[in-house]
Amino acid sequence: MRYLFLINPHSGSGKGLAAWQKVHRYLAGQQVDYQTVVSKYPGHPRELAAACADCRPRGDCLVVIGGDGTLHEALTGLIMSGSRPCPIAYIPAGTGNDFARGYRISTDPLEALRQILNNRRSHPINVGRYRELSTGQTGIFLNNFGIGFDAAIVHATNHSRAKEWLNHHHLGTFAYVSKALHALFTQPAFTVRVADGGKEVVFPRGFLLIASNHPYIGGGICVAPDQRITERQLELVVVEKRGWLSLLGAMLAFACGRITTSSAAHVFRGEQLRYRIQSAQYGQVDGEEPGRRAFDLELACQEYPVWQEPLAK
Ligand SMILES: Nc1ncnc2c1ncn2[C@@H]1O[C@H](COP(=O)(O)OP(=O)(O)OP(=O)(O)O)[C@@H](O)[C@H]1O
Repeated sequence: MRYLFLINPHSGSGKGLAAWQKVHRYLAGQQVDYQTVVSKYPGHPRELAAACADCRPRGDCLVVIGGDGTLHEALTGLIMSGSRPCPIAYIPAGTGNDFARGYRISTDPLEALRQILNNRRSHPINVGRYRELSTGQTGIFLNNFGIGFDAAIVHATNHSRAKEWLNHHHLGTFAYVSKALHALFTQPAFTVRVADGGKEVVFPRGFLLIASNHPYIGGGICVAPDQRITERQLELVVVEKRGWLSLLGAMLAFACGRITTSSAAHVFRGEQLRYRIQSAQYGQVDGEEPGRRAFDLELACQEYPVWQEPLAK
């Protein structure tokens, strides 16, 4: 197997570079056939991965070093290129690292590397695919597609001038919690329409919508406890804002990883999901932002090969 390392040195406020330096030192003493490409600007991981998909010889594996956003972009490049699937592997170096939790990859770069080098077979995972029916735009998600409250937090955190500084001083959680409190009071309720069998279920006071491919969001919050990344299905949770007391209870349950037990939450599961929000809302796809707008979404599943042995449970 020949490995192509795709490195985002800026992910996790410099964790990407530190992880690569450790991996590079380790590889120097090993008989491993590898090459490297370095991401130089936002959007570059997608271009590099697409180029790799188009020209790779048989047996190559793309190893992404970065956060969930870098992995999302790289896999988008591989899948959207339409080439024969190139196995992917991952060394987590972001702040949230939710995919690593969902697939069970160590956050220690050398341990994650050993999970790759010791691997002997390809492991199929599920990838969420979305199609925006009003625009025809398509894309993928490995972790989740959120609309409303959580996407408003992602938006505020991504655009916070203090993000780099807080991450650097290990205060990223503080930034997240302060943005969450702000979004709790500013995010309005909105109408959500979910197709359920032959009928449409309407939630006039939707507040938070998360379609998940595995259990975790926001750096380890368990939002879909029954969801498995190896199973060909997705889970959608719709949380309503019925009143302040009910909402505070639901948000507390969300923070504790028990949102699916809240009476304000409604869960839909399936290989395909379809839902609409006609008013403009924030959205987030694996932490990346599609912009504030209305959504008319159709979600489906796709299998993709991972070249990395998951850690034992
Ligand atoms: N050289 C670069 N300089 C700045 N941004 C880059 C560079 N290369 C890639 N990016 C962009 O960085 C963005 C975020 O990366 P990523 O999500 O991996 O890290 P993070 O935001 O620090 O981690 P997390 O998502 O866990 O918070 C992606 O949109 C990616 O395109």
